[in-house]
Amino acid sequence: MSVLESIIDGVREDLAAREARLPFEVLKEKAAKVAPPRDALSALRSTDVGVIAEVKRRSPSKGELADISNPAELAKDYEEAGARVISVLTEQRRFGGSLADFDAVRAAVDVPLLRKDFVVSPYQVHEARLHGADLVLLIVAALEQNALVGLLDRVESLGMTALVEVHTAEEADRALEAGASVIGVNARDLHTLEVDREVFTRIAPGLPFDTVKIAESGVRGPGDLMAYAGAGADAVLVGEGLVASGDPKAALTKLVTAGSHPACPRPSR
Ligand SMILES: O=C(O)c1ccccc1NCC(=O)[C@H](O)[C@H](O)COP(=O)(O)O
Repeated sequence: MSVLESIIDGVREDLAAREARLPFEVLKEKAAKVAPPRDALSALRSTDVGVIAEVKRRSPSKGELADISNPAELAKDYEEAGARVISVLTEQRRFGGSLADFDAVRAAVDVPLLRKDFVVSPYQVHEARLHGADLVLLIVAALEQNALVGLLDRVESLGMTALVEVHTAEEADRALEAGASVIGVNARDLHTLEVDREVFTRIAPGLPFDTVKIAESGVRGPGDLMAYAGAGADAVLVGEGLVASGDPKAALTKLVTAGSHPACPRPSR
């Protein structure tokens, strides 16, 4: 069983427990009363190369990354440093995240928030909305095509933006067929956990010019952001490089400064 498959097994078990506590129909009614989502697409489509800053406590590949005692404070630092979007991992077993982390961050900042989880069910989409998410991650490798199409439609029907994650050219084709307008190319292979930043360089040129292209994983400093920008990234998604830096605000400031520097290649559209 691959790492991704074992993560999803755990996600399904935890999901069943939440569904037993709060039935889907009740959840949907509650979520419908939440203030509408922010315009994440506009936030990501900018002349500068933006940064999606992640609240990430630990990971299957690296174990414990940072002791984040106050996710709201971290998120405020991210917002002040110029994060375009903040990503909050809500998967508990392998990443130490939670919806409580998401709620704390939502209460603290006004930038669009991405629910970063392993979404396999419509329940999780409405749940994301209930907690104030503006974007939801959909991982192509985790979903059959019918499920991908259904979840993407559902995310958009609730006014949110789907960040559709791919790692291969075939997955990129599936994302486009499903109607994705924001595609994240993850340098990390979720089956082997190997990180190869060249994956973005190979896949991004094949994406339509008006697709918002996000380079995910493996950004450790401004040099990596510039390299991804040169390969066509509109934004980069960064977790470890911020939370494990010792000074996430300063590390993010350096990335944001690089993304708006005149020498930084700009998204072409
Ligand atoms: O980070 C992992 O080890 C991981 C393992 C299995 C599935 C997903 C995983 N990470 C999720 C992500 O995609 C990253 O959190 C995100 O792209 C940021 O990556 P990084 O900047 O390298 O922390």
